[in-house]
Amino acid sequence: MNSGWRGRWIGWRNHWLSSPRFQRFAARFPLTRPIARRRARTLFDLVAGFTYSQILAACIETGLLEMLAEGPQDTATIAARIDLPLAGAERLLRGATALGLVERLGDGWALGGDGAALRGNRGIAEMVAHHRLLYADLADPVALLRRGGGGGALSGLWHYAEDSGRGDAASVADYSALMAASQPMVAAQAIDAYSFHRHRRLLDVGGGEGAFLQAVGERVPALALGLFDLPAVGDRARVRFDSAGLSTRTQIYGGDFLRNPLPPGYDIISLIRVLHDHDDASAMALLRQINRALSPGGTLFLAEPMAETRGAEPAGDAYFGFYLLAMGSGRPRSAKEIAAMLRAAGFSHIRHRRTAMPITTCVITAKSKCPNKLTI
Ligand SMILES: C[S@@+](CC[C@H](N)C(=O)[O-])C[C@H]1O[C@@H](n2cnc3c(N)ncnc32)[C@H](O)[C@@H]1O
Repeated sequence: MNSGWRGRWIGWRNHWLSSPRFQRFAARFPLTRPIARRRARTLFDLVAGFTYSQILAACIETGLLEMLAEGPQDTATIAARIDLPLAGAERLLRGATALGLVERLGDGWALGGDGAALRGNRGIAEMVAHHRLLYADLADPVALLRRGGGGGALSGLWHYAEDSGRGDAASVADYSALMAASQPMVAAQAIDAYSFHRHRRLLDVGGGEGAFLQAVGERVPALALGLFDLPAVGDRARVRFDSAGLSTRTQIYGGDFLRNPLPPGYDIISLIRVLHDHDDASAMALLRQINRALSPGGTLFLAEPMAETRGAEPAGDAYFGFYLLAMGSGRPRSAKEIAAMLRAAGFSHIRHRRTAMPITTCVITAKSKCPNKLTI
C-alpha cells in the first residue's frame, strides 16, 4: 500500500511513541511530562476499563448510589445496608471514589458528582445492569468477531424480533422494558432537535413500549399518534398509553415491518434506534416501506447513535459496534452511509440535525420523494 506523507508521519511517530527510551525521556522532561502522563492515563483507562465497569455494576447492584443519595453515611452503616462485609464495602467505596461515583466526606462517604449525574438517568442504570449479558459475550471478542456475531447471551434478549413467531408477551418483556427505561435520554435529545409542531400525524415505527411517542405527545398536544411494532410489544405500549391518558389520540398497529405494509395517512414517521438493529438488506427494505407509506412530501425522522460522529466515536464505533455484533444483527452506520441509503430508498431533502449530546443520539430528517413536489 502506498501510504503517502501521512503514512510516513504515522510510522515515524509510532516508532518514537513505542520506544522505551523515548517514553522514559518524555516522562522526565518537564515540557513533555504532562503529555506523557495524559497518554499513560488514557492507556491505563483502556486497559482497566472492564474493572471500572464492574465497579459501577457493583454500585448499582448493591444500591450503593441510591443509598448515598439519601445523605452521607459511615462505612459500617453502608456495609450493613448493602450486605457486604466491612472490608468488601470499604474496597467498593474506595474504588467508586476513584471513579468519581462516591466522594469521601470526613469519616464517611457521600454521593460523588458522576454518581449523582448517573442517578438522574435511570436508563443508564438499566443499561449497566443488563451489561452482564454483553460482557459474557465479549469474554472472547475474537471468537465473536470470527463467528460474525450473535449466538450468545445478549442475542437471547432480542431473539423474538428475529424469530418467525415474532415473540409472545414473555419473550418481548425484558428487552422492551430496557428500551423504555433508556428512551427518555434519547427522546430529550431527539425532540429538541426538531419541531414536531408542524405535523399532524406521527407514526413511530419500531416504537417499542411507546416512551418516545409519549414524550413527543406531551410536547405537542395536537399531534395524533400511531405506533407500529410487533403485536406483543404493541400490547405493552397500550398499557402505557392507557395509564398516561393518551389512548384516545393513539392508534397501535401490531405487525412485522419487514413483511406487512405500514399504515398510510401519516405526514411524519419516526424511526428511533431501529435502523442500526438491522443488516443492510432489511434496513433498505424498511426505508422503502416508510417511503411508500408516508404522505407525499412527508418526513422521516431518524434518531440513533451513529458511527464516525466526531467526539462520539467511542459510542458509535466502539460500544455500538460490538453491542450490535453481540446482538447478532445490524451495525452502527455513519450519517453519510444513512444519507446514501435514504437516497437509494427514494428520499430527498436529507438533513443531519444537531443534537446537544451526539454521544446519546444523532438525528437525520428526510422527505419522501413525490412527483408533484408537495411538501408539508
Ligand atoms: C431497539 S428497539 C427501539 C424501540 C424504541 N424505538 C426505542 O427507541 O426505545 C427496536 C424496536 O423495533 C421492534 N422491531 C424489531 N423488528 C421488528 C419487525 N420486524 N417488525 C416490527 N417491529 C420490529 C422491536 O420490537 C423493538 O421494539
